[in-house]
Amino acid sequence: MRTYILKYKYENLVHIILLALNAAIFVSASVTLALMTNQLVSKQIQSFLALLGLEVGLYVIYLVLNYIITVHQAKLIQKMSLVIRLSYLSKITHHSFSEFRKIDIGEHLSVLNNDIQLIESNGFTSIYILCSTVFTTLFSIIALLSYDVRIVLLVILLTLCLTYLPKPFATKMKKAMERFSKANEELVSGISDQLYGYADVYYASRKHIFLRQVKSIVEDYISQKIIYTKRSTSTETLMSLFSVIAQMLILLLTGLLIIFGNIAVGTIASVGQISGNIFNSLSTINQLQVTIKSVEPILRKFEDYPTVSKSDLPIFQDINFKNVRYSFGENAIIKGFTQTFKEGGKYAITGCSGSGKSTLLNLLLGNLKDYEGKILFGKLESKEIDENSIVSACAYVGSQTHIYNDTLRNNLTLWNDAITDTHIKEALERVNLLSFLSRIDEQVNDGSFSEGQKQRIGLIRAFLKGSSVVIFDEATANLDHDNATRIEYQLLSDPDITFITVTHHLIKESEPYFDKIVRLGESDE
Ligand SMILES: Nc1ncnc2c1ncn2[C@@H]1O[C@H](COP(=O)(O)OP(=O)(O)OP(=O)(O)O)[C@@H](O)[C@H]1O
Repeated sequence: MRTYILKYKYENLVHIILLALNAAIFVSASVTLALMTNQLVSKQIQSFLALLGLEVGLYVIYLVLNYIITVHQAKLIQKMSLVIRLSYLSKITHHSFSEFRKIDIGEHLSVLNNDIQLIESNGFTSIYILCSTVFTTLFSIIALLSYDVRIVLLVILLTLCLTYLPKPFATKMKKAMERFSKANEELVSGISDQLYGYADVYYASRKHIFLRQVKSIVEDYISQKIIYTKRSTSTETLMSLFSVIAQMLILLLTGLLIIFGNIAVGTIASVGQISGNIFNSLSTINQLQVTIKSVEPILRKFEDYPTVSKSDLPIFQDINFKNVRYSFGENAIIKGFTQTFKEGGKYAITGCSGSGKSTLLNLLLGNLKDYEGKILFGKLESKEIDENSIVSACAYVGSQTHIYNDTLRNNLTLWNDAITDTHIKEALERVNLLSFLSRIDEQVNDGSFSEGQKQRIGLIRAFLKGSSVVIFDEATANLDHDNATRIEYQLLSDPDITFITVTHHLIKESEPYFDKIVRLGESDE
């Protein structure tokens, strides 16, 4: 939290000064009340009215300042939240793609939305409320000092009691907060899971399952939310009870001091309000400390961890798989695979479902590093190479293409302004989608295209990258035979292109053009 506050230190300093000013005005209004009561007791009507006017003025300034503080605070918190969101996103982009894929999209969404909201409310907002209450307490103690030192001594004694009372609740609150944050994640990832699968249950005529599953996910979340609310409210209630008892003790002492003639009778009104301020503040301060601490485990998700620096792939060279083995846990998928993928070579990888074709591509793209054997890019071992540099050298197309809610142009270029209309036209021609040229600045979304068109958009993205290494993972599976053959033929007939394609269905006409057809589940076992 400190890091983000210090990033905007000047804005935060101004904010804290505004909070101090507002607390001072609030306490001054309470002191004016005591003076007014004294004037009333001694029947000084003019002075009473003048003080009444002052009191109104103080409250007006207090309200205006309150408005300024609220707006300033909202702006400041949003700036800091943006920094936190960006640090999470840059953590994603700095680490490997396989790290990104370990976490469900719903969980990422929950971190970027729910966790940020918790940090905003329980973290930043609580810190500002904490500052405001500390100032209110400080000014209130100064005001009480002007009445009688004994009242202040009693306040300090009670303060110490109130400070140490809530410690045992802190750990419980922290745990409840951790569970609540987890429940938030499970809610978002569970609901997105069900929404993504809605089409499947719909066509299976099992729509009722969708409702049942979502209901059960929400119910789990509700039960955690209730536990969290119970725990935080019970802490608050207990602290308020201690605060009321402490306030009554102060009033008792003030009453006795008035009876024995040590202080003026009007003081009782002010002391009531000021000691109320102090104890409410104190119970708030303790509660806030607990709340702010409970944000720590959430903030840890945004901390980056050091990456081991790896070499960059200077140029794409022959790739040598030497006796490579890869297992997911106990499940051995690639069992002693040996193959050289030569620069400019054309390779097809086939095999039955689950035989490890995509796993092999992930090994080749550097997404999986915990293999046995050797994967050499020229003389460099894959484990030593930064996977980003492998990906930079290749154009990869998978079976799924995401369409952004944006223009068709941005969907093709992925916001690369250096790509000219001529490049786009050439790429469209390659995949037989020249008709898209007239729609280039149209707003599109996932529903705007057929599956085959989406896949061709994926291919265009790869072609626009202009890489000499093209890797397909079922990249033409949704295309008709003619279009698939035409696209493959362009790649197979270009001697400068290294082409590696994973497919279930080899196109008969293309087979003679491949240097090697690797059949997994046969050759590697
Ligand atoms: N992240 C993972 N964790 C555990 N097992 C995995 C993981 N990814 C893949 N597998 C397993 O590895 C095996 C090979 O998967 P892979 O996706 O490489 O097969 P494939 O040949 O591409 O299959 P398909 O043709 O169906 O796409 C499968 O049994 C799969 O269940």
